[in-house]
Amino acid sequence: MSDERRPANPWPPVETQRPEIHPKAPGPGTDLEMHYTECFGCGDVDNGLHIHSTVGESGVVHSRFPVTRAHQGAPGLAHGGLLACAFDEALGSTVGNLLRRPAVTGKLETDFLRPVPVGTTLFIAARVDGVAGRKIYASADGHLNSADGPVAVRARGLFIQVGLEHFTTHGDADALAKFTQAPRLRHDDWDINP
Ligand SMILES: CCCCCCCCCCCCCCCC(=O)SCCNC(=O)CCNC(=O)[C@H](O)C(C)(C)COP(=O)(O)OP(=O)(O)OC[C@H]1O[C@@H](n2cnc3c(N)ncnc32)[C@H](O)[C@@H]1OP(=O)(O)O
Repeated sequence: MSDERRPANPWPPVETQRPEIHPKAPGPGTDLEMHYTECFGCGDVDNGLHIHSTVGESGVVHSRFPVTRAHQGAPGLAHGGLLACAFDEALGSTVGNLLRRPAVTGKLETDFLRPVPVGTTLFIAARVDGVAGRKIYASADGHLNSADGPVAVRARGLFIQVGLEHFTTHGDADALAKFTQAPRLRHDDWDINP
């Protein structure tokens, strides 16, 4: 079904405030480091997604997902679940880096508009659309092979701001240290008051 024929639900679904870019957010042109080396989305993981992201203008973060044979569902085509994963990463990175608030995905929805063949690169442009207390709404378009290529996948996500104890309580005991391996992710620069 073409994008135009899909029912459009209001987005964000609740009244929101405009997102405020954190004063210490990386500026336009900054290549974002992997937030965690073992992250399936951006980390140095065998057969991971190896997504690289760059901050763009006007609150947009550009991510690139090179689709390989390791990411197939149907022969020669990207697996939809891994495409959703790529958007989770791109949206989460946009929220985390621009707002510098620790947040986790509460809800993620995807529209698959065109097949994504192995060998293509998905160019994902993501932005934060609005904030309502701890709820952060973000969306993204994924273009085939170039930033202005045809849109193959669209996604919308609700991210919920959490305290840092979310990661230490539910994750690895050394979670915080692992998160902050990259100097740019010093946690004393985050907005950690949900
Ligand atoms: C930091 C700076 C670093 C800088 C740079 C870092 C870069 C960083 C890059 C990261 C890139 C990785 C990107 C991958 C990101 C994951 O993959 S995160 C992993 C997947 N997600 C999870 O594991 C989350 C699991 N769920 C939970 O832990 C809990 O359900 C949650 C989400 C924390 C919420 O629980 P809670 O804190 O008790 O909050 P709760 O009251 O239930 O909900 C809060 C509000 O959200 C609403 N809500 C919650 N869930 C939903 C839902 N599904 N639908 C609708 N509304 C919902 C509630 O209705 C409530 O609304 P209000 O009543 O306030 O109006």
